[in-house]
Amino acid sequence: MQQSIASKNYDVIAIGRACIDLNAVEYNRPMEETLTFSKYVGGSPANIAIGSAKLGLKAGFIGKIPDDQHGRFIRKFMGDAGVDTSRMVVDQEGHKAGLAFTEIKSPEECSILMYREGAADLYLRPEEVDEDYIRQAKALLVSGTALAQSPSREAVFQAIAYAKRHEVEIIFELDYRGYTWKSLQETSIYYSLVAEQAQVIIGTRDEFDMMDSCKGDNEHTVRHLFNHQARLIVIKHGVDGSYAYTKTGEIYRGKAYRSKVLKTFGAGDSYASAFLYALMTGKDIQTALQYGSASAAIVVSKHSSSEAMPTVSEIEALIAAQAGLSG
Ligand SMILES: Nc1ncnc2c1ncn2[C@@H]1O[C@H](COP(=O)(O)OP(=O)(O)O)[C@@H](O)[C@H]1O
Ligand SMILES: O=C(O)C[C@@H](O)[C@H](O)C(=O)COP(=O)(O)O
Repeated sequence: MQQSIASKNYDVIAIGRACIDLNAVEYNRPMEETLTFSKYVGGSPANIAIGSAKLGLKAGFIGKIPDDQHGRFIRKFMGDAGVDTSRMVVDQEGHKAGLAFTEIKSPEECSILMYREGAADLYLRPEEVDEDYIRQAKALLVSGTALAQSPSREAVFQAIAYAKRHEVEIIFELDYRGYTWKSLQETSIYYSLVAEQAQVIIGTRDEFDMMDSCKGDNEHTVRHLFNHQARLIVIKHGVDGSYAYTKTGEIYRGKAYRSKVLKTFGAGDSYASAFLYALMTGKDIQTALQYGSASAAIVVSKHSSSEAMPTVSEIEALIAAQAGLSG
């Protein structure tokens, strides 16, 4: 991000869920007809931490994992990917890993069936968030889903308070998943509370609509949020690309890259990690949009979200190969 503070041990620390994705092995059919699924680490903030680490950022994670085989699988995969897992708390109350079964009906028609009842990540408590850890980060990445229930909600607000105290930038990835929320009004209240404190906000147009009275209008959305702490807002429009808005009035457009699409999910998380990587390594916003879009184009062509996160050279090769198309 803008400040490059030598004393910081982490570029980004993400807070939220680290779960399990079960991706349909027989795809191009409804889930009713899918009998086998491949297991991957999942959960939007975990995916973003993994993607960032794979690109070379120093990434850490705050979350709660179950005390079972899935929890150990998650910790090992993330650690092997280069994410610091020292502040992943092991649940002692019998909570389980969140599961996301993915359905790939066609490259355009995908859905996710989530099992979030009693998910360990939602039981992270404020006192389990380490102030000294957050102090060591340049940025804290908050996932919107972690706001859906207490005590995870309070844990996130505690993390935000620490970030503000130590001048750690707050990046809010809206990451809306309807499964965990009670009502749209509840979502709107908590999304607005965090968006008003964040310096960088990333989400799809639909996700911004969750807290916006003037739905579908990017200019209206950013005008409102720039009255608060935001300095950079990214609004994604799927295959139609994305826009970045700065508080100082610049608008940038990132076009999607061509891809042999296998499934649509994974796009947002890969986009966020490469966009943040580019910003944190001093690239300009237009280039950061290209990195995010290219990273997403690579991941939508592969079977997983986390395991498929690209390297810098894969991203740069795609940008070079399609030069002139995106930007
Ligand atoms: N079918 C696709 N082909 C190539 N790139 C895509 C495709 N879908 C999405 N992307 C890229 O991923 C970015 C994020 O996708 P989007 O669907 O808006 O986010 P999310 O996955 O969070 O819903 C888009 O801005 C675009 O660059
Ligand atoms: O976020 C989840 O819990 C599910 C993800 O792990 C899954 O890979 C996915 O849906 C990612 O999609 P994205 O948010 O579009 O990147």
